[in-house]
Amino acid sequence: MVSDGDGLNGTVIGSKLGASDSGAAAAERIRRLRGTIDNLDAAVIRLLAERFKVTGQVGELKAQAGFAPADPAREGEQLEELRTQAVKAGLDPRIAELYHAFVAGQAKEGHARIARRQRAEA
Ligand SMILES: C=C(O[C@@H]1C=C(C(=O)O)C=C[C@H]1O)C(=O)O
Repeated sequence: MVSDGDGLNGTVIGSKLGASDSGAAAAERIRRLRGTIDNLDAAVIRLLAERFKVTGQVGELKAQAGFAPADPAREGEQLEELRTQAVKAGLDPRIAELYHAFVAGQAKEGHARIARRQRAEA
């Protein structure tokens, strides 16, 4: 049996515990895999923070120079490269497309905010 403090009670997995040895073994493997998922998510968040710091620097420079936030040619090149990388890594390229749409979209919103701030401070 699993104690109240294991975080699994009340979950689909928790409801299976004690039903059989194989259920308990599966629950333990899932608990470990979830630890790995949490570590990977933490790494992704740290990488995203780094990426948005760099795109913020690009945004400052674009605003100072009067360049538009969006660069569709660059985005096209990135998308092609990310799709290729995804396929090589065994990832559905649609995930790469969704990822790019999210990060580039957020970066461009950030650029527009930076440009407004720079104009207001001028
Ligand atoms: C960061 C830039 O600005 C925008 C955001 C991009 C991104 O998040 O990678 C790519 C192209 C631009 O539309 C850039 O031009 O490099």
